[in-house]
Amino acid sequence: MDAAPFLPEGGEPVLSVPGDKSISHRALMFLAVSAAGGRIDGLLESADCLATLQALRTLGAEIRALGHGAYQVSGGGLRNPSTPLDLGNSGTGLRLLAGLLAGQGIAAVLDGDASLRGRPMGRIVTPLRTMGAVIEDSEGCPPLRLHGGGRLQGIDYTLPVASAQVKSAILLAGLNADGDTVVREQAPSRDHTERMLAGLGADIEFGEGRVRLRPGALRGGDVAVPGDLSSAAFFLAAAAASPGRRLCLRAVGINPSRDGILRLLRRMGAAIRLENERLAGGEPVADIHVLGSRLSGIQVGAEDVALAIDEIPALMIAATAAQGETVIRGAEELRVKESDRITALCEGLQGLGCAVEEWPDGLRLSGPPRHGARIDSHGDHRIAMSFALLAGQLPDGQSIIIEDVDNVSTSFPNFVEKADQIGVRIKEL
Ligand SMILES: O=C(O)C1=C[C@@H](OP(=O)(O)O)[C@@H](O)[C@H](O)C1
Ligand SMILES: C=C(OP(=O)(O)O)C(=O)O
Repeated sequence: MDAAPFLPEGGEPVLSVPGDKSISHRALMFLAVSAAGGRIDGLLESADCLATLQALRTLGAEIRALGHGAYQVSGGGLRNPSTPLDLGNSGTGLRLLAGLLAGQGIAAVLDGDASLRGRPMGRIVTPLRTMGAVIEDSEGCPPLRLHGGGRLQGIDYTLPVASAQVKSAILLAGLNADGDTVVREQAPSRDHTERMLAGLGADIEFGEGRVRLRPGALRGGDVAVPGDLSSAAFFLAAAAASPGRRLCLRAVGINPSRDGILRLLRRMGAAIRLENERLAGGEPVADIHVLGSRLSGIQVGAEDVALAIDEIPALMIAATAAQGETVIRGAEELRVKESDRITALCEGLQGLGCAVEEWPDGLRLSGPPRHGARIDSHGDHRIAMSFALLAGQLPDGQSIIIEDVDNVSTSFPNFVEKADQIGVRIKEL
């Protein structure tokens, strides 16, 4: 991928981004175990979500493609699969499905690619075992073998890390348990699971760091998936960092439990305006208008990171254009994503001639990229897309070559085409 982008001056280009990845995974899984199932519109047809869809079909779910991101999920429950389930690159797919299947008493092996096999699973295995699930792991990582069988017990659990995946795995296991399940959070994480479970008929209360779920069947219903703020973030950051340039991202999810990127860009001085705010399927959605301006570096702490956990790479697009330094702390969770994102960012930024210092829990960055470079994305979609748009700040005639970009398709299959729509030229080599 060779990226030499610019954002056109004048006018206001309008861009739509594909459906939200977190909500797409959840819609497929929750409808598959509901009584009546339902229709999904705007499903993200990326490798991660299609791996979840395929895993559910292997588990006996009937999921019919209706065209253009529309699917009918039949509901009615799951059965033991005859082959291992391959969740590809997706932590969300594997962790949520493990909780759901443990609660349904399903025996299954959950596995994934080399990156997923390196990601920590103790965080879900420990509480699921406390609920009574019998699970084998591979030194704390996938593959996970669920033995199935017995009914689980509800649990009252305080999350040791801010993680919507862990919270969701426990709640999904609790759907079919004996007794209530309570999950307490010390820092907020995205609440898509709570909102969707409520919308599909679960007996659930949530807010102020605590979720209580009473076991019971999900009724089912239809789900409209909003645009993914995590995908919009690359374009938002690039536009915010280009003084005088305008951009509108249409119909994007702005759930306050994960809108940290908007808050951080505003804190840097970005002019961001929300229009047409509405609720769609229980999720807040808006058109996001950005006007590029001169930005300033900021201090980002653990409480900010939790609300922008996937957007720190995209934030670097704005941070390299800003006056002064940007400091990220409390971001150690970034080391256990698809790659070690702190190291991947620091290596890439250093390669471009930026001043960078790496710490165990974050980094310090100042200065624009001084020259082009060859960047290793470490097979991580968000690293690849961030450096693609960071190329907009290179001196004239320079470009960035990004290696190992296949994983862009895990979350944003038409990224290159969408970038092209707003004048950002990315060549596939
Ligand atoms: O629940 C979800 O859909 C997600 C939660 C986050 O992970 P953690 O729960 O590990 O923080 C995030 O990084 C991931 O992309 C999606
Ligand atoms: C961390 C991510 O996803 P997952 O955990 O589902 O692999 C991501 O999309 O940035």
